Amino acid sequence: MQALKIFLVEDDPFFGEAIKFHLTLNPDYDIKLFQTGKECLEKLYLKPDIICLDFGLPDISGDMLLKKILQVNNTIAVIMISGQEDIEVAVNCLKAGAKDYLVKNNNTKDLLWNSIIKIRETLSLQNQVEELKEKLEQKFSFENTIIGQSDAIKDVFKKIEKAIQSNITVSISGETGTGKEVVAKAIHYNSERKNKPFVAVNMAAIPRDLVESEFFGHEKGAFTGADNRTIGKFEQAEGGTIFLDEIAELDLSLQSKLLRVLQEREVTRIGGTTKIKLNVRLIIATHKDLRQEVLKGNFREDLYYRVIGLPVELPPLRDRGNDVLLLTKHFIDLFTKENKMKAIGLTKSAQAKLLKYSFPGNVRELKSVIDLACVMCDDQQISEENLTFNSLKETDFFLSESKTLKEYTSEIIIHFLKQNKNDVLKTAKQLDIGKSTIYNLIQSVQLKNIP
Ligand SMILES: Nc1ncnc2c1ncn2[C@@H]1O[C@H](COP(=O)(O)OP(=O)(O)OP(=O)(O)O)[C@@H](O)[C@H]1O
Repeated sequence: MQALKIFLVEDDPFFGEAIKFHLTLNPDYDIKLFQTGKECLEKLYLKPDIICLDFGLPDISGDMLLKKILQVNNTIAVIMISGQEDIEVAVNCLKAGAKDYLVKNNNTKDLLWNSIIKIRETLSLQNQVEELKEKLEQKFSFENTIIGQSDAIKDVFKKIEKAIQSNITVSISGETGTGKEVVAKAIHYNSERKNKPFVAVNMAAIPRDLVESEFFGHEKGAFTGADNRTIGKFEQAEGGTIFLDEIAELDLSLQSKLLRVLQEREVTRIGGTTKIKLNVRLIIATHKDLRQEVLKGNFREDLYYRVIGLPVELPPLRDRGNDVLLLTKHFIDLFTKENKMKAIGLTKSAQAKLLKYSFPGNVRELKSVIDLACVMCDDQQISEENLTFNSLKETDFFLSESKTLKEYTSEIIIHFLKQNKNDVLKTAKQLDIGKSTIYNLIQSVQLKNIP
């Protein structure tokens, strides 16, 4: 941990030395003592974290020095120490930006000790928040999130670039697991709103009766069980972005309420009367074709035009060609880094297997396949055998290989033959084929295998 830089500005040498001696008991404090305001101002380039300032200095008044310090650097925490017990002076100093106001007496050194500890905790929390914000921005920077070079994904990049430059509503469509939420976050964290909240609401995950209150909040007593006032997601997202995922799942009565909020840009909490102005960017997502939903009468046409904004269609992974391998490398790097493992490679046959598979669960499925492969592989190499596809649509994978119908038929027969421990009669009955078909197949396979 870096030493905390503290300036003590105190014209009474005896009092100044006593305080300095007391604070030096903490070896983490780097303390400099000055007797005038001028010396303190001249040394501000040393960037102190905290300045403990005597109010009654000979060359400049405490409140003026406080003002000058904060003009130079308003992140410095200033603690005023004064002989005056005048409340008005104290209040004015705190209003002007001092972090604390202590009266000089026998307890001053202990009060100062505690005040510095509190300020240090706050500074450390502020640093952590800044670091986390930076990490979040890096996490959702383009290079780190939307990985790919295929034409299909390049088109998405172009649209995201446009979305970032304005506040336009964005509607993201794509199959499950294609990264709709990842794209929504990338837009938010690269836009001017990045320091404000990103609030995601998944329509499919909220019970129908609760959606309205989730969206708009409620006042205490608005309905049975509303024991406290609750702020809705729209208010939570003030200044930032609200991401409405699976918007097609919203029922028609709520669609009209949502439309009103979007048109008027204000919400009223359930049970309340005050209209609350909103400054929130809207991003929506759906895996359904919203136009079709309008035609079927499941989605209001007027809401459709309100939310469609800039449409971004995310391609399924199977249409992204070699992006599968780029994403694989990215997920391997991520997994090995997170688990402090050595670098892991990918054999040629494993690459071929990945390129052949259709990934019905898209990027989400690829990530889970690769995470497992990183755990299962030997000798820092992921081989074909380490790639397990657990997709519910296994036929997709089976059919993605280019084989003749005869070859597919043979594979199916051999599969069931093995399952039935080579019992030809049982297999013939199960597949509803003649036993001679199976014998012919066995013979041809045996002939093929004779060198
Ligand atoms: N471009 C990407 N880079 C890294 N990870 C990604 C990317 N796209 C998707 N993922 C991974 O896939 C998972 C699913 O992504 P996301 O939740 O954004 O998909 P979705 O399209 O919103 O899915 P659903 O429709 O099921 O909500 C994420 O948790 C993330 O691990």
